[in-house]
Amino acid sequence: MYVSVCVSECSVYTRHLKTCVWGGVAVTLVTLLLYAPTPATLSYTPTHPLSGDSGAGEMAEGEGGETPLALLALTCTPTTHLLFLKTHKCASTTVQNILFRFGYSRNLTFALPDAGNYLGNPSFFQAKMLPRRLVPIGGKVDIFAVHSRLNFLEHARVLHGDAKWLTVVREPAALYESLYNFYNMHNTYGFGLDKFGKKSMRELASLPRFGSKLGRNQMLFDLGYSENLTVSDLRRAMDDLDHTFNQVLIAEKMDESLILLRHLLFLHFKHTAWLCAYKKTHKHTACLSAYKKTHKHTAWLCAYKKTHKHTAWLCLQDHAQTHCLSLCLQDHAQTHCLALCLQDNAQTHAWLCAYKTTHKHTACLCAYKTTHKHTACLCAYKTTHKHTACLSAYKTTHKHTAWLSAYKTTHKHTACLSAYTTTHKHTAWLSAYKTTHKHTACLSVLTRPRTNTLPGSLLTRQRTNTLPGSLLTRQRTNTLPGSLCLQDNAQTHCLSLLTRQRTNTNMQEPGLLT
Ligand SMILES: Nc1ncnc2c1ncn2[C@@H]1O[C@H](COP(=O)(O)OS(=O)(=O)O)[C@@H](OP(=O)(O)O)[C@H]1O
Repeated sequence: MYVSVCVSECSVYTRHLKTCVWGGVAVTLVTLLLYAPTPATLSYTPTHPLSGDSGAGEMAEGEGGETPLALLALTCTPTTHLLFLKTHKCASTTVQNILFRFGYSRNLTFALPDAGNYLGNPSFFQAKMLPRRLVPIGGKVDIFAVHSRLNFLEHARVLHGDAKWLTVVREPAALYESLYNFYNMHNTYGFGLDKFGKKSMRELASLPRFGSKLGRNQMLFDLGYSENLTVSDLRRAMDDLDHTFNQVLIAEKMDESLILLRHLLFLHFKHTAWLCAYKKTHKHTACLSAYKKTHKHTAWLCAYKKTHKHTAWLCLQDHAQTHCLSLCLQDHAQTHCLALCLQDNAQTHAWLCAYKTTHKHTACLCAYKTTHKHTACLCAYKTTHKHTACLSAYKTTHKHTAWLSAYKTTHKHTACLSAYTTTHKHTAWLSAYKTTHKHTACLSVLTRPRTNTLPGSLLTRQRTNTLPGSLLTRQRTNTLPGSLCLQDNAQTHCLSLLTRQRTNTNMQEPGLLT
C-alpha cells in the first residue's frame, strides 16, 4: 500500500516535473521568437554618399514581398569584392555593366587597363599588367570585370581574399556563331558559317585563333585552358572551375542568373535591370534608339534587331514624378553609358518586361514615355491621343513564368499592361505564360483582387471590348500579328515592332515611334 502510494505520488511528481520542463521550453521558445532579431533588423544597409542608394534594405522595401532567400540574403554581409571572368560572347558585357554600375554606386575600385578593355588575353593575366597608377594602395582592387584570361594565382594576387568569383557561359555553338559574325571571321578564313557543314573536322580544328585569341572552345580558352583538351583533362578542368567560381551565370538563363546574382551580391533589382538596346545587321551596327519629343511626350525607344529573326525585350519603368532613365549600352569596343538611373521618390517603381526568347536570338526594345507627371514605359507600345497601352512581362526562375499585369492610371487615360509591383489596392494581372522548348506564349487573365474595383481594368475591357485594340481583343481576333499570345517563332515580332510597322515606320529606322 505504502509502496503503491509512493509510486503514485512519484508518478504525479514526475508528471508535474515534465509539465514544468516542457512549459519552460515552450516559454523559452516563445521568448526567442518574439525577441530574436528579424531579418529586417539584421539587414545591412550600405549607403554611398554619391548613390543615394540604400542597398540591401532598399532591396526588401522596393519590391514589397521578397522571397525567403532574399530575406536571408539581407542578413548576410554584402559582397563588394569580386572577379567576373568576362567570357567572350556570353552576354558578358551585360553582366559587366551591371557590375560596373554596382561598383560605381558604391565607390568601389576596379581593375582597369591603361587603354582598351583587356587585361591579358591571349596571354594569361599577370598582376603586373595592372597599370601601377591605377592600383589602389595595398595592391588590391574591389572589382575585376574586364576581359582577361584566367590565371588563378595571378588574379588572386590583385583581389581581396573574400572576393566572389563569377563568370558566365553560353551554349557553345551560339557563342561561336556570335564570335564568327561579330569579328567577320569569314574575311579571315575565307568562308562563312554556312560552309561549316561542308568542312571536315580536321580542317575546322586547324583554323588558327583569330587575333590569337578568338575561336574554338572560346570559354575554355578564356578560362585559362587550352582549346585542345582530352576528355579526362576536360573533366578535371570542369571540377577545378566548379571549385574556383562561386557563381556561373548562364547566358540563356539570364534572368534566373541575375536573380541568383542579386542574392549573391545583395543587389537591388534596379542594379540588375538590363536594357538591351542595340541593333544588329550584317554589319553589326551598334545601337539603335529613337528619341522623340513632342510638347509633352518623350518616347525613348531602343530596339535591337537581328536579321531574319526578331524577338523583343520590352521593359518598362513606371513611377510617379521622379524618373531618370539612362541606358547602359555597350557595343563591341566602346562603352556608351554606365548608368541606369531609376529613381523614384516613393518606392513605387514598376518595371515591366516582355520577354521573349529563342535559343539564339534575344532582342530588346524599350520605350520610355512621359507626360507631365506620368511615366509609362512600353514594350508593346500603343498610343492614340490620350491612350497609352503598355505591356510587359516578367520572367522568373525555375518554371519560366512570365507576367503581365495591367495597370491603369490617371485622368490622362494611360493604361498600361505591365508588371506593376506596388500599390496597395488595385492590381490587375495578366499573366503571360511562356513555356520552354516550343516558346509558346499565352496570356491568361487573373484578377487580384477579384472585385474588378479598378475601372478600366483589363477584365472590364475584356468583357466590354471598350478598348479597341486591347490586348485581349487582339489576342482573340488575331488581327494583329505580334500580339503577345502569338507563337514565338522566327516570324514573330513584338508588339512594338509591329506598332512601328503599323505606323509605317521603316524597319531600318526603328525607334521612330509615332
Ligand atoms: N541579357 C542577355 N541575355 C542573353 N544574351 C545576351 C544578353 N545581352 C547580350 N547578349 C548576347 O551576348 C552576345 C554578346 O556577348 P558579350 O557581351 O559577351 O560579347 S563581347 O565578348 O564582350 O564582345 C550577343 O550575342 P549574339 O547576338 O548572338 O551575337 C548578345 O546578343
